[in-house]
Amino acid sequence: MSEESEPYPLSSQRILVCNAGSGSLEMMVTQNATERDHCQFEGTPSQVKEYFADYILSIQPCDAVLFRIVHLGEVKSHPVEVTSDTLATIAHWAPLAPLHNDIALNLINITMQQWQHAKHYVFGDSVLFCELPNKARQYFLPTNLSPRWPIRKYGFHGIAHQSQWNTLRQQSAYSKVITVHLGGGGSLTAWKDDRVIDTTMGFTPTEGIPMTTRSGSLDPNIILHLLEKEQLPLDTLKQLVNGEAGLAGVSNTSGDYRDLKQESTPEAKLAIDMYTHELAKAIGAFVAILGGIDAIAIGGGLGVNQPDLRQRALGGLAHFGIQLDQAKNANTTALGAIHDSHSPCAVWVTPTRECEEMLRQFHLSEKERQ
Ligand SMILES: Nc1ncnc2c1ncn2[C@@H]1O[C@H](COP(=O)(O)OP(=O)(O)O)[C@@H](O)[C@H]1O
Ligand SMILES: CC(=O)OP(=O)(O)O
Ligand SMILES: [Mg+2]
Repeated sequence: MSEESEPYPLSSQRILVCNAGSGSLEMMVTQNATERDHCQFEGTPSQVKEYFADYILSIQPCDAVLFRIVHLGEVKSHPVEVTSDTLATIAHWAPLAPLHNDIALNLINITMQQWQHAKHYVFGDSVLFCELPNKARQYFLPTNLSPRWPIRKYGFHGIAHQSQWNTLRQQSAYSKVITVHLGGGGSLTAWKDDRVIDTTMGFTPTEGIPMTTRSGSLDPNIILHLLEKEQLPLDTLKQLVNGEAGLAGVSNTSGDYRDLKQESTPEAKLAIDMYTHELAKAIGAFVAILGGIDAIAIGGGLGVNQPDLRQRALGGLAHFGIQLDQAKNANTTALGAIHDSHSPCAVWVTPTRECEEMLRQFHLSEKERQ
């Protein structure tokens, strides 16, 4: 390939791409437009840190490191080169992404110390949503309540939703689309053509549908009540809504769908019932604002690997023109269409590729800079 036609001008750089999610750590190493390694690890924050530190000692040093950061506040474009200001921004927003920002900061510090020559860049999970229409991004609250952390819907999982949308778009040019990302965190995004018009996560990644350990949307007075009448301390409440609620809170055992399916307790069954109920409700709400639906793209560790969850959530939505093919759905755990051939709405499983999406955007930005 000649230099002019080379799509990734700096592809001779060795690049580490890193996505620290709440349930898993994903890493990819590339060089010369070739993937050299790709791995995923599930564990507690301290296990993740240890795994990461060992991992970077086990590979050749990289020239550039790309990190996904869940809360970067109002940052409107990426990649952002890491400077002391960038590190301060990540720390500033950390209280609003308690399962993410601090872990990412720890990992960045490790590579900055280990590979002092490497350039570091971050990608914001909210950048995709920075142009949400005002009617979707404001809360019904007076403005200016918290000037240093403006209260509005930031939206998260932007890199994941973009990657699923890109994959879907390679299949066909659908106009009214919902991307559904279900992993440790979960969210839905409504798209009209290539523009996002709403998303379920909000000021923090705890709003929206319930998740493995996050509550999703709650009546705000529940928290005030627990503070006032039950005198629960602030830290307990933070841990409750982020780490002990969702599937874990209802089942009383585990937030992991794989475990819940093995359990026969009424609580585990109820947790699954409630989860799929909320998922169906969120899809219905987005069909309403889109004025119909052409395609749904489902991704994330849970969305891709659990046909049974997809059947439960989408199986009752035929009146919206969403008709699954039960056999196709049951046999799909990779990219593939799972709708019935007569279904007005297409349904695709679109595995999320956050590392590839960051790399794609990084190369595009490098090309633009040249
Ligand atoms: N086979 C599976 N069945 C159900 N849930 C799964 C499966 N594989 C992964 N998950 C869920 O998805 C998470 C990992 O998926 P991912 O999309 O990488 O999520 P995250 O980035 O939120 O950690 C796991 O922590 C687990 O909660
Ligand atoms: C934003 C968010 O919840 O991310 P993850 O699902 O990777 O934890
Ligand atoms: Mg993730």
